[in-house]
Order: sequence, then C-alpha cells, then structure tokens
Amino acid sequence: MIRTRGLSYRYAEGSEPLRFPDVDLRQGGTLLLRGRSGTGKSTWLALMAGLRSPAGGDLFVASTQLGTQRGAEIDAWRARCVGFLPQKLHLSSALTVADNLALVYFAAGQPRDDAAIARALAQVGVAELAGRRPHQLSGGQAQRVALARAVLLQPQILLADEPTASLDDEAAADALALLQASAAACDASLVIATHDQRVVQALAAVPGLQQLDLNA
Ligand SMILES: Nc1ncnc2c1ncn2[C@@H]1O[C@H](COP(=O)(O)OP(=O)(O)OP(=O)(O)O)[C@@H](O)[C@H]1O
Repeated sequence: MIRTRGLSYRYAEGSEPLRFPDVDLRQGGTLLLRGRSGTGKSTWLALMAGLRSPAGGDLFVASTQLGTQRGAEIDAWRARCVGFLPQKLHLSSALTVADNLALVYFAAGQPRDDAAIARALAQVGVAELAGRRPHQLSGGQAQRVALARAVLLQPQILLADEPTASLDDEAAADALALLQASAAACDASLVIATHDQRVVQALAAVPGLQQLDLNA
C-alpha cells in the first residue's frame, strides 16, 4: 500500500518545493504515474523507495511511515519491502547476472539463496543467462535481469521508472506484461511512471487502475 498526504520535496534549501497530489493505493493495486518530463515522476518514485526524505507531508509505504528512519534502517526496509526497476538499471559490470541478484540478500542482511535466484531468473525468461556479465546482455535481457532482481525478495511495492522507454512496440508490450505478472506473483502494488502512450492505453484495461497525474 501507499498513502500520501500533502507530500512535498525540496532539492535545495530555500528553493520552491515540488508538491505532489495525495495518493491511496491498496495492496496489490496498480498506479499509473503520469507527467511531462521534469514534473517530478522520478522524484516521487525516489520518495516511495525511501531514497529521498520528504520536505513535508505524511508518507506511508508498505505500512511504514517514512521520513524518520536512519540510513541503515531505511536501507534494510527498502531491501525487504520495495522492488525498484530504475531507468538506468545499475547492474554491476564486474559481477555475473546471478551475483548481481545475490547483492539483494547482502543489502537485506539475509543469506544468499541460489535456488531462489534461479527461480526469479526463470520467471522472467532468462534462466540461461545466470553466468553472463551485464555487457553480454541485450537491452531487453538486462531489463529482465533487473526485474528479477527487483522481485527476488517478494516486495510489497514494485516501482518502475519509464520501463518501456526505447523499446519497440512488441518488446514494450512484453515488458509491461512481465511487470504486471511479476507484481501479481507477489501481490505487490505496482507503480509505473511513464509518458508512453502505449503503456497508458494498455493499462486503461486494468480494473481499479489509479492514476496520479503530475501535469495538473
Ligand atoms: N538533483 C537535483 N537537483 C536539483 N533539481 C533536481 C534534481 N533532480 C531533479 N531536479 C529537478 O526536479 C524536477 C523533477 O525532476 P524529476 O527527475 O523527478 O522529473 P521527471 O518527471 O522524472 O522527469 P523525466 O521524465 O525527464 O525523467 C525537475 O525540475 C528537475 O530539474
């Protein structure tokens, strides 16, 4: 779940804050986050992931009120509760695909589970790529690996930042379907930030779809 009230964020002391409309997203629900470039989509996602702290307002994510926790505490919470598919995938080039996923256990303070890593890769159709390094993957394969990493610990929230940018129509439809299936498999709430009309149209069919439009 996500619940925000009067949420704002300020990049620099004394600057005009970004202000965000209130949101109530139930567990398992889908939220479409819309807005032109620069309206604050990535900032809003970073707030939900506890990567940035609000300047004002109340923010509850996965039943936790965010904003007061310290570094290590928020890092462990994020590793357990939030799956994040960022625009830049941040796969470590020095590590194999499987080892990139294993970093999730390190961040969460949990023992590595190789069977779960293999299952997560299989779920997104890239089981055979476990031993490769990121530079040996196509863009679409790398995104699948990042999605497997995001859902490895069965997060309560799955956040995706422009997941179809630079994909052709067929790959975009596949990526969207995979995101939805991955969220459904762990009953996670799914948030997709996009200005891709293909995604907006495809998600229009989702029952109970919620929208947060930052253009307003
Ligand atoms: N590190 C930063 N320091 C100062 N201002 C920033 C910083 N990052 C973003 N901003 C500003 O905050 C606003 C929101 O940026 P944000 O990246 O969240 O928008 P966005 O909707 O995700 O854009 P895009 O679709 O282009 O990725 C913009 O005006 C941007 O210039």
